[in-house]
Amino acid sequence: MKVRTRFAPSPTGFIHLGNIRSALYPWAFARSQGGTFILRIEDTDLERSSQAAVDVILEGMRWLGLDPDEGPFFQMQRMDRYREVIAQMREQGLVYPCYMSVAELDALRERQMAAKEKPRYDGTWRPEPGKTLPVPPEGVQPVLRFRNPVGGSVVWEDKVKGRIEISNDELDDLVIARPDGTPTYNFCVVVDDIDMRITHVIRGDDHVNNTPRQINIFRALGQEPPVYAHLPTVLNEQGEKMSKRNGAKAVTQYRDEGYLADGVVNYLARLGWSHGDDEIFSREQFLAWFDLDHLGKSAAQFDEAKLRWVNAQHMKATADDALALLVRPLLEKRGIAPDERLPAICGLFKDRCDTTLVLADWAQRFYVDVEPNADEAAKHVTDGVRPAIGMLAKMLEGCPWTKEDIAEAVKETLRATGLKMPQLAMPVRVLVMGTAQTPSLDAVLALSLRQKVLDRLRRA
Ligand SMILES: Nc1ncnc2c1ncn2[C@@H]1O[C@H](COP(=O)(O)OP(=O)(O)OP(=O)(O)O)[C@@H](O)[C@H]1O
Repeated sequence: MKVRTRFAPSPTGFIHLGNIRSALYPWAFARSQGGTFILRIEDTDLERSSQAAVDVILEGMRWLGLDPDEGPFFQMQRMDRYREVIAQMREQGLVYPCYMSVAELDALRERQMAAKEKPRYDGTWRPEPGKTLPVPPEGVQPVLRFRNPVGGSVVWEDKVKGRIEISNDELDDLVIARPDGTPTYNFCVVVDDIDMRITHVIRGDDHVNNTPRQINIFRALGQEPPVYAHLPTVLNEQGEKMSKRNGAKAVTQYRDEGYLADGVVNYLARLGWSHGDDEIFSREQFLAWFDLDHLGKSAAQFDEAKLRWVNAQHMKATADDALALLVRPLLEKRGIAPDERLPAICGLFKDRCDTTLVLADWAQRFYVDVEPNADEAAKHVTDGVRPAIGMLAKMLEGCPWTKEDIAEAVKETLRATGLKMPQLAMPVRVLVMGTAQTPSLDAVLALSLRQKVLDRLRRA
């Protein structure tokens, strides 16, 4: 059986890391099994859904490289299909019209609560052999209810939560179509999962309560339900469920803050799944290792500091050219036109940067005149070292502009003045780069323009 998975977001705003992790796992499972990953937009909540929100979902998924093989399919475009299945279920007696008004339902609920019973529909309009139904009221459009099985229970082997058993007595006869004929959520999901031949439903555990209802509809339609994996909630840093409603950031904001797609994928992969003690892995390794047997069982808390650390490891592992491609537009946005030095600059500084924004800050120092940090200048650029700085400037005037030749000129200056390396290297870094906290002097100077270096040294 070929694996088919889906991500089924509702386009009601942006998507956050909790949502996108529910896309990452079905995507990874499909990829790792040579299967198919499907995107389905659940846009039946017309008041809250928007095209802008669909675009944001697509943009976030594209950035992280979670491309669907099929879709996006839109539920609003499948209404005819849902109506067709409803008609078929009516014919087969799997659903029945219910004329109970909202006021009657409310009164029923109050009576049940007063009697300390669990509020549920009482089956007034459910046809049974030998039962006389009430007379339908004039001019009232009924809802359609699903004939939930009576007695017994629904059982499934959840890939995360293990065996779950829910008694049918706990389940109401679910409304599957409203008075105007529009289908309801759980019903549409089942029709979609059947039509899209979904084999594994991997989604957040906020859906666990829907699952027994959906399984009963599957069976009524003569289909075996898929395998379910209900992922534990992603909590925010305050320990609440991450949600649009409590300040979660949009996925694309992490891109704008300089995170790498591979870093975010790695971080999210580990937030709810493990492969031994491996913390840092590539996308290829993740896909080779991913399975549903090592999903975490408890809620995972988002930790931005950890995300930064994971991202830093990916910065180190990313090729200089690839980093330069990401840093270039950041510099251009700041009015800087980077040249062919940029990949080497990225290579020299990537070890000390956890985001591309931080890397761009370093690269910027090679393209604009930076003021030396006042404290560092006062500490390192002393009268005692000025003659040596002058001598180095003189030597650098005619020296070939390579790291080796520059290193030789620095050594020569140290020999002639009797200074130690840091005594000369620190002030020169402060003067040229604005700070002493840089990689080795010869490497930094070789990537700086000679004229800029000479100007800065002479100014001292
Ligand atoms: N905090 C979370 N942790 C894990 N999964 C989540 C979280 N929030 C949403 N999901 C999952 O994201 C997927 C898409 O859901 P959907 O688009 O309906 O988002 P949502 O639940 O409306 O999000 P929000 O609560 O922020 O509005 C579903 O599989 C859902 O279970």
